[in-house]
Formats: sequence, C-alpha cells, structure tokens
Amino acid sequence: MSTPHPASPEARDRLVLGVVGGSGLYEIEGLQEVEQIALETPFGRPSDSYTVGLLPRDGGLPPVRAVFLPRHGRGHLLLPSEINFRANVHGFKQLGVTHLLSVSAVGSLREDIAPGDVVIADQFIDRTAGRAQTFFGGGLVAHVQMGDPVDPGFSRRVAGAAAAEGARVHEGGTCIVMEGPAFSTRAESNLYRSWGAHVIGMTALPEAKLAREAEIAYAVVALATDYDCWHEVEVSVEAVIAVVKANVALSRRIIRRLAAGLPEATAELPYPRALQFATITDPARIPAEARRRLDLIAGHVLPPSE
Ligand SMILES: CSC[C@H]1O[C@H](OP(=O)(O)O)[C@H](O)[C@@H]1O
Ligand SMILES: Nc1ncnc2[nH]cnc12
Repeated sequence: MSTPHPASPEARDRLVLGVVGGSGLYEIEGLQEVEQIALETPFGRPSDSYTVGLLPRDGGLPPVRAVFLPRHGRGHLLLPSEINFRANVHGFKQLGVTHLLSVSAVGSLREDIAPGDVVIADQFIDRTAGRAQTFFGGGLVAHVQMGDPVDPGFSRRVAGAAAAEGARVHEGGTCIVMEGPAFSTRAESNLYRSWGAHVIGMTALPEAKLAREAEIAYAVVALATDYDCWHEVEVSVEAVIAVVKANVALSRRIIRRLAAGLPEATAELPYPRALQFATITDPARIPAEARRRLDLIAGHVLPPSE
C-alpha cells in the first residue's frame, strides 16, 4: 500500500481514519490488506504498533484507509499517566491520519447516562497533572484554539453511526479528564457533578490537544461503564470491563458504520487548520532542532530557514 508523505497536498486531501482504542478495545475487525507498522517518533515510542488496513465504504466508493492503535498497548500495559500521547498522535500523523476517533470507557456523572450508553463528548475539563500537553516548545511557540475541542462534523457522523447501530446516544457532553489511576473520591465526584459535567475518564486529554496541534479532526465515542462513586457504589475495574466486553462488538460496528459513510476527500469533511495563526516565534530565531522535531506537525506553516 503506497503512502504519500503526510505533509504533501495529496495526503492532506485524502481522508484517512484513525482509531485509538481504549480499555477493552485492543483490535478492530473487518480490515482488509492489514499491515502492522511499528514507528519511532521525535517524541519517543507510541503505545504499540499501528494496525493499518482498508475498511469498506458505501456507495461504490473505494475503501477508506484506517489506522488503529490501542492506547494502553495490547494486553493493557500502560497506565493513563504512562501513555506517550505525543508519540501516539505523531504516529497517526506520520501514517496520514486526518480524522481520529477516540474510543474511551468513562464513568457517568448523571442519572440519565446509564452504563452501556454512548456519549459523544464535545467538551473537556482538564484535571490531569504533569502530562506533556504540546509538541511545541524548545524555541518554537504556538497556541492553538481549544474552545471547541472536538470536530463538530466528524462528531455528528460518529453519533449517527452509533445511533444506527442501536446505541443509546447522548450527543454532546462534558468529560472530566482526571489523572488517575485511582478513581475519584466521593467529594471529587460530587464536585464534578456540581460543575455540570456528564462523564469522567482519564485519557481524552492531552490527546485532543495534541490532535488539534497536529491538525487532525478529533471525536470521542465514550462508553459509559459505571456511575462513578457519587452513585454510592464504588467503581470497580471488573464492572467497567464487564460493560466494555458486553459492548465491544457495538464499538466495532460503530467504527465500521462510520467508515462506510465517510467521504473520500477531506474537502467534504475538513480537518482543522489549527496552526494557520497559532505560531508566534520569530521564524529567524527558531532553532534548527525545533524545526526538525516539529517538521511534520508545523513545517507547512513555517517559512523556510535561510
Ligand atoms: C479500566 S477503568 C479506567 C481506565 O479506562 C479508561 O480508559 P480508556 O479511556 O483508554 O478507555 C479510563 O480513561 C481509564 O484509563
Ligand atoms: N468512573 C470512572 N472514572 C474515571 N475513568 C473511568 N473509566 C471508566 N470509568 C471511570
């Protein structure tokens, strides 16, 4: 399978679907012409090798290229705090991904979001600590916008695919992203409820911020697995995994249904041009090392060095 350079106009015009699998989703199904690709990045190693292949598309269109990575690694070896989010997103970018679907297990902070329901989260509150949040730094400064952290058009398609596959879908919702790995205290859980949040997880950030910097459209399909501890019963990994396992076939069907309806060209489902007005550093002062490290992410918005 030939892959154009991800920064080339040809690659940026062609829609490529990325899927980052969460707890319980370590493989996807139905891929044709499958390859496993192990990558290195300037930010270290991703969580595992990427599975790359083709998923069928409706309407006589050629299949869509799809790239899958389990964010905790196969066998679930990585804590949320141990995930190298920068390497994971950089790897997706290297493989030409333009649209990244995050699959995530979350706790519910609302009575009306029951275990087994799907939430297409569209806002996040960052309660992580000490995670690398950006590709930038070291002499090249950029500030991307995060007012709308997920891509609305892509998220609508994800919601449509989930509903078509029979899920009970909540379109929109605020996700608290905590550091973990311990689940919340009851006081924290009640505090997050008082903030109006809908669900709680441990991984959507900094993933969404890095996807934005990489100009990859991002959407989350969050599977509610439990009622966090505000609901009186403690959260247990056993309960979370039981719900994920009961819904793993649903998650895979949502991915296939989403892929089937995707257009061929990014013009029909544009990704964010997030870096167009985000860099602030005087191009003449950018260190060569920073230019090299950020070439794939920001090379297209930087004037060439003299
Ligand atoms: C196994 S319960 C806690 C664990 O599950 C979620 O992972 P992911 O978002 O990758 O599905 C949550 O964020 C925690 O990492
Ligand atoms: N209650 C919860 N808190 C944080 N992350 C979760 N993932 C699944 N359930 C969770």
